[in-house]
Amino acid sequence: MDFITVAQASQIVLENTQNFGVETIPFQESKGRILAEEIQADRDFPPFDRVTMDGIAIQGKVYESGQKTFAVASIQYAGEPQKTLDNKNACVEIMTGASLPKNTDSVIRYEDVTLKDGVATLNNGLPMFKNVHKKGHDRRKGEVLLAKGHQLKSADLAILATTGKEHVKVNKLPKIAIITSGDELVEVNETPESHQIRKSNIYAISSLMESFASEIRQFHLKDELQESIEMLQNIFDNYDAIILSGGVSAGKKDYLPQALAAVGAEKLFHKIQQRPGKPMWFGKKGKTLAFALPGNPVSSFMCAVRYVLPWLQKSIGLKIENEMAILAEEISFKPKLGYFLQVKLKNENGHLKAFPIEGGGSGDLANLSLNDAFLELPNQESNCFEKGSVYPIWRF
Ligand SMILES: Nc1nc2c(c(=O)[nH]1)N[C@H]1C(S)=C(S)[C@@H](COP(=O)(O)OP(=O)(O)OC[C@H]3O[C@@H](n4cnc5c(N)ncnc54)[C@H](O)[C@@H]3O)O[C@H]1N2
Ligand code: MOO
Ligand SMILES: [Mg+2]
Repeated sequence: MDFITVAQASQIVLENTQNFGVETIPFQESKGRILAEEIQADRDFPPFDRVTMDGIAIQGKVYESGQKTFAVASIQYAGEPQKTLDNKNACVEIMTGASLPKNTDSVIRYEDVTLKDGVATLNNGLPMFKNVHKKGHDRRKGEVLLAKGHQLKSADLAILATTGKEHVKVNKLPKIAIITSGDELVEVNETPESHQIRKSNIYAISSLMESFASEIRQFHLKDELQESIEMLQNIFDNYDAIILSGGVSAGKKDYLPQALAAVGAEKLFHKIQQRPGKPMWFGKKGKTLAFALPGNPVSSFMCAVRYVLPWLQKSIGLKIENEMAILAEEISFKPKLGYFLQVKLKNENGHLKAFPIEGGGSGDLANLSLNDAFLELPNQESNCFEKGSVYPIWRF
């Protein structure tokens, strides 16, 4: 067989990752993005001795020396500048979130105190709790809170907010063109004739990519060579990546490899030892990568999951996690090809098990909804894959 393996195809794709540069965006829009700068603590965390209970603030050693009653000298609310306790035998009424008053070090909860006529009496047998979150306890000013290259999660937006990072530098996302091809295709809002079908591939593929792209624009090519060449020329000049679906196999109107060559795109591979998705074509023109995926809906989707998505994730600075699962039933597969087996995943007592639901092949797009990943079975001598063996999975 003269074409390459899944591992070789994947390697070639990942050797061609791009860097799309850096941009500054409002922090509220940064969830999921990759930080292109380090975020440091702009002050100590917490920035002052922060009271953690509502109650009274006293000098602990006065209580330890046996004093039980404390006259209330003042009240310190959150948001007020720090007050001072001038008489060490008195106390300050204090609220959670307030700055601990000068000359005090301990807070006794209201629940542990009886307050009457401006005097607080501590209940009997109280252990000494401080109830203070000390200045700089968590992080010191200048410490790195979020590293460059970190993918921002929901909780990180609080860190950006509290450090005053109204705008944040992140890796830029690419502009992607996604192109359908085929004279049998009609739009979603049209009623197909008996020999026609509605375009469906690009919607599934676009939604896989949408959080990793700045823009995804859809185009359609008729099964016409000259027209395809003209449109592709223009699209290559304006996008970072192009994803095509259909027109890459052996049909008389499968013009895409020819059209791609005509616009000067360099072929990096055409055809992979795999099912589904064997006829995939991959190449580039300048800095723009082109993934020409086979038209069958399951093939295009799986190639997008296995090749385009990791390329995109790595290009924007995301780490690609390799996950494995346990094959829950024996499977045999005759052709001398790698096999992407559709599976339903179930976690059984901490073991991730993959239950195959194979469906009707690469045209059976309805079967994808019964599954949530595919298992990557290698092209091996024996065509039997045993129950209990472990293989990489690709979730979708
Ligand atoms: N003689 C051979 N014929 C075929 C081979 C082969 O090796 N030798 N490979 C088969 C395999 S495997 C696949 S997969 C397909 C790939 O075909 P193309 O990439 O050329 O795609 P088309 O012919 O344009 O379409 C195939 C199929 O997919 C449907 N399609 C296309 N685009 C969409 C879309 N946007 N939404 C929904 N469905 C789409 C199209 O109507 C066809 O039914 O070739 C085999 N043939
Ligand atoms: O990609 Mo084709 O699906 O192998 O039928
Ligand atoms: Mg074809």
